[in-house]
Amino acid sequence: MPSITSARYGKDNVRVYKVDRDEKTGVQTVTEMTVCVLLEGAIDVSYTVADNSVVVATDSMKNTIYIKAKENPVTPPELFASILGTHFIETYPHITTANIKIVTHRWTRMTIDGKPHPHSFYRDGAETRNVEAVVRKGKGIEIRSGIVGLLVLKSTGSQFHGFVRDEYTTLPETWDRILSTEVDCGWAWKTFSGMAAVRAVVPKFDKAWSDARSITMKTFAEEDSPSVQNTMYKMCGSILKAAPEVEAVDYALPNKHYFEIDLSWHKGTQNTGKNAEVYAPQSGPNGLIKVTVGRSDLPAASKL
Ligand SMILES: O=c1[nH]c(=O)c2[nH]c(=O)[nH]c2[nH]1
Repeated sequence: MPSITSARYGKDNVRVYKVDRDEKTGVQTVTEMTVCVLLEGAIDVSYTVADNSVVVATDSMKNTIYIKAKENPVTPPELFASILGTHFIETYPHITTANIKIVTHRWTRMTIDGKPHPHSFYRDGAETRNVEAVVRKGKGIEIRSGIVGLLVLKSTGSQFHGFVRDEYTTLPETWDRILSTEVDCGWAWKTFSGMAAVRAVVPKFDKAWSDARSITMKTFAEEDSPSVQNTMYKMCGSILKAAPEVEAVDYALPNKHYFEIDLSWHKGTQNTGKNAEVYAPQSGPNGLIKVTVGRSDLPAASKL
């Protein structure tokens, strides 16, 4: 007999926009997000014997997202994800786990004639602020926050040498190269015992996001990078230092290569080494470097 080893279902790509209107000042603030809800629990019979009595319709999940967004703050996203997940496990006795993902898109306030505009915004990049919350009955709330899609480039201040050289190696060593990547960075919070514990640290969520973002950019810009590996490790250490409630930090960084072009075939044009000015950006293949860094001061059990 085939048996289910894991099952979850729900609604993905629920797009939600919420406006906050400050009646006194006339300043409006907007949030746009894409939400995914996936539920787990005693739902196997819906798959195995077509018993839909255990199925909360995914359409109802979508409606719930809208209603909860109306009734509660949607920022910080860590709070809203926890509220949403807690609702599902508390409302349906047979649902044991709610997996919530919120992708918040950028709407940056316009500056017009040097002043912040009260109700006009622009999309200043594809970067998103992502939150994944796993709310388990009796087991608290796990939250991982992150930054995805932040595209960065430095035109110097990056090296790569001393790597393995053998019969497969063609890459020359370099003491000065272009470095570009699309940042995917996450930080996992210590497990929260419940909603009260999440509410108690609310201001820390925005601070951690803003610290992680500035640490990523400052380290990237200022360090003379010996490798993607070493640079991302330094970023992780600085984020762990800035956010004591964070247990582990992870990065996944593609190495977006820019190749020198030898133009000597054209009238002896010098365009390599210190004369390189025109490069060919590569779309692939690309390096992909990943790491997760935890705290060495944690007791072994909490590292599992
Ligand atoms: O920073 C780098 N790390 C690598 O592992 C690697 N491999 C490579 O070809 N270029 C680079 N750059």
